[in-house]
Amino acid sequence: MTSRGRVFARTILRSISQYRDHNVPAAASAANLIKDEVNLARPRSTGLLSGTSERSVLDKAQGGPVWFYAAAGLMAFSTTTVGSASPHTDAEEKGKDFGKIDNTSSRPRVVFVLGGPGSGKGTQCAKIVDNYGFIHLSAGDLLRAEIKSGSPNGNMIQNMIKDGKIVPSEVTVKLLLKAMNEATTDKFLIDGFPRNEENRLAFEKVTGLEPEFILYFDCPLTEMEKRLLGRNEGRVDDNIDTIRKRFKVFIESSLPVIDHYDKLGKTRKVNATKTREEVFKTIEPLFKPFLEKSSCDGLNQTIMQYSSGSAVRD
Ligand SMILES: Nc1ncnc2c1ncn2[C@@H]1O[C@H](COP(=O)(O)OP(=O)(O)O)[C@@H](O)[C@H]1O
Ligand SMILES: Nc1ccn([C@H]2C[C@H](O)[C@@H](COP(=O)(O)OP(=O)(O)O)O2)c(=O)n1
Repeated sequence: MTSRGRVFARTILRSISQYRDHNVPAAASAANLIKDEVNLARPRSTGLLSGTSERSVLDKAQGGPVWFYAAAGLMAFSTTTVGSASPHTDAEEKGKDFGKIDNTSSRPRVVFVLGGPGSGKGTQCAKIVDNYGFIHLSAGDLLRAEIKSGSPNGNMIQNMIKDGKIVPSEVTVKLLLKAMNEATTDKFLIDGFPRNEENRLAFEKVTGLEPEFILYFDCPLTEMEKRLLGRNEGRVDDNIDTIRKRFKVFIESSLPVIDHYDKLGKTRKVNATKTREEVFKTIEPLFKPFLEKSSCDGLNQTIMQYSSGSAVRD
């Protein structure tokens, strides 16, 4: 680690301890992760900042010293006060550039797929993958796989899912980064994430990546409830008690994220009550431009069409 790195790390730790004193749990766990990294200052086999797979997606996205960016990102989990230490332009500023997508770069391109539980996210993601060469990363699937793998976090994740709660970002972001680095394409559909502001900030700050757009499946609660009760995949959370809790969490924590991206002009809202085929036909034009590897024009034209409301019904 360079001396500039050490100085910055000390600043981070100081800031985080101040927040920890104010009892902010995310800052405390971020502090632990960063402390490990700074104290040991050598490669380790576990931890958010340590594996080579985590490093490579960060390197691609940022081209800079990984620990520096990642530490700045984790620090920003709970505060905007210390955010000024981050070398990144913030999301609001970057949002102004939306529409000038560089379709030729090897930088990972990300679409977030959001919507209430049972709105049809997974169903449509499978169709997009089949037709448009995206990799589908479902945050829920990754968490369920983590439980099955016998991970030490397994019990905590299982209990949170059963209770309809959102798992802490450091767990989910780490799983997403690992999956992104193992992928053979740079086009990612990230489904069910970010589910709250903490998820959003963690991903944004740790990867430096901004989504191309947000696909939002708009569906009434009654329809989602009916679909979840009929899903029949043996999930511990598809029972009426947990469903109601998930709806509450969706309204309180996920809708503000959708609203955030809406303000940046990035939310593409889709009427999810139609048939599976109709929904797919509606969203397809958003993905066709990704097939045109070197043409930004197609993508930008479609995005503008959606922004003006001519392609998606409100
Ligand atoms: N447009 C649709 N109309 C009716 N049922 C649907 C539709 N899309 C998905 N489903 C069904 O609803 C359930 C929930 O869909 P899923 O894709 O798993 O939702 P999510 O990933 O948003 O939780 C599944 O059983 C799926 O087959
Ligand atoms: N970003 C995420 C995504 C899912 N989870 C947890 C909490 C969610 O209720 C469950 C299930 O999520 P999943 O996206 O698979 O399913 P639904 O959209 O709720 O049908 O996983 C999480 O904690 N954080």
